[in-house]
Amino acid sequence: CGTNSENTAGEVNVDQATEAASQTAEGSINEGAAPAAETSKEPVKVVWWHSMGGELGKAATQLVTDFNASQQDIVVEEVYQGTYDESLNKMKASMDDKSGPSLIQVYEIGSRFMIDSGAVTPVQQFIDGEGYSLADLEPNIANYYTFDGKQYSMPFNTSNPILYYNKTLFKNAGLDPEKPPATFEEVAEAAKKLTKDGVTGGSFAIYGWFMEQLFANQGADYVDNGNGRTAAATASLVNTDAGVKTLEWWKSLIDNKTMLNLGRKTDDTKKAFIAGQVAMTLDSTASLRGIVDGVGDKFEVGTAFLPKPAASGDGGVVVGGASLWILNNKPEAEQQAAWTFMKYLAEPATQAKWHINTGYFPITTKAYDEQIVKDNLAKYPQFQTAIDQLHATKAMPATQGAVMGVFPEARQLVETAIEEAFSGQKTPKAALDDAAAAITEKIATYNKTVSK
Ligand SMILES: O=P(O)(O)OC[C@H](O)CO
Repeated sequence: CGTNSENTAGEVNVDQATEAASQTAEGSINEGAAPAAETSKEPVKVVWWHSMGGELGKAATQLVTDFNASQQDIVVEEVYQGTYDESLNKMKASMDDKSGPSLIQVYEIGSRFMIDSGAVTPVQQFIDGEGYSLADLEPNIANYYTFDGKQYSMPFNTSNPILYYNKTLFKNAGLDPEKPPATFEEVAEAAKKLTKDGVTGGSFAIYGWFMEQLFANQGADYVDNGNGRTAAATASLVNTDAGVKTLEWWKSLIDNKTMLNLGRKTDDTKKAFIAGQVAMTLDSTASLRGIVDGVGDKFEVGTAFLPKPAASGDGGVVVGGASLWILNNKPEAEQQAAWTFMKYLAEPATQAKWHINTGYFPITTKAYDEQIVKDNLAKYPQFQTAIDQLHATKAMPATQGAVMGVFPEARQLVETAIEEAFSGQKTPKAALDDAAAAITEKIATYNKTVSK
């Protein structure tokens, strides 16, 4: 499999892929693994493909630099491969030869595809091989990344979406800045009051991830078969009540002009929020550091849990972000070195640093004992929201997160449905019915390929 992506070839940046391939320095690894290993002091090279750009990229580079300086046996070379989508597509294109990396960061929704690809060495092998303890892993994170009772990848950057709001604009609108809206209804009311003097109540990017999370927050599954956790999913549930309710609410805010439609990119909604053009936005906790720094002292940034309909049941958020995967077409010594680097990234001190410089919450509970985390939380209480939201989440299939091999494609189909509803081309229900049918068809094709 791995041929199910429609845009694989088109999005591959051949230069970067080739450059990355030349960086794998396979020759030197083979030499290192050969019997002459004792006489050769050549470090093992690990090529890491990631999708951390901008401020996140700088924070990732710092971790690599620190790791390389901490020992002499391994040299990690990081290659920024564009967005999660772009990087995964490049990896798919590299699967037939050895031009891919040793280690790749893949967003959470790519997990099932990675497992089914047969291209990875499950990290469970390394975990079992040396009795590595996962006892301190955040339970929700362990839950998300456990498939068929096994761990295939190592979580690295974990996030959830939160509501960002401008406390100053809340005050100006006569709203209590310490009482952010918690429900869809309250968001609508606040947006109405906030829309004045050139400011619009809010703007949420047309991002499938938000729809996925708004389902979980209502305790609703996104696909059948226990969200694809008890057996392979066979049908999309995006057109069920939770989806229709969400899209009707979102569209009503666009229609009454208390919410701006700025398209699919969170970069654009983030900019509008930082500029004070919109008073509320949804974004990943990974944007927290950038937003807080970008706003500076222009206004006070508030953060709150993701909203849900007043009448919905228990739920919570799904662990977002990405994990790290070891490719199995590289020499053993290189895979082992990749594992060593992964363990370094998972250490409490590394996760603490990563957390305060980004907003991703630590994968290990031990990181909260680090002084820099305590100091950061005292200085920027906003960092607490995502942590609280994670811990307030009820464990259930909806919040464990949906699983399907075609999730990246499904996400895009949902984004198209949202656009169709906003433009009035289709009603929210009709747009979601069509998306569900298209996703279900893709799932069927995928399942046939995988079971072959
Ligand atoms: O932007 P991130 O890294 O928080 O990831 C968000 C989503 O989980 C990606 O699928």
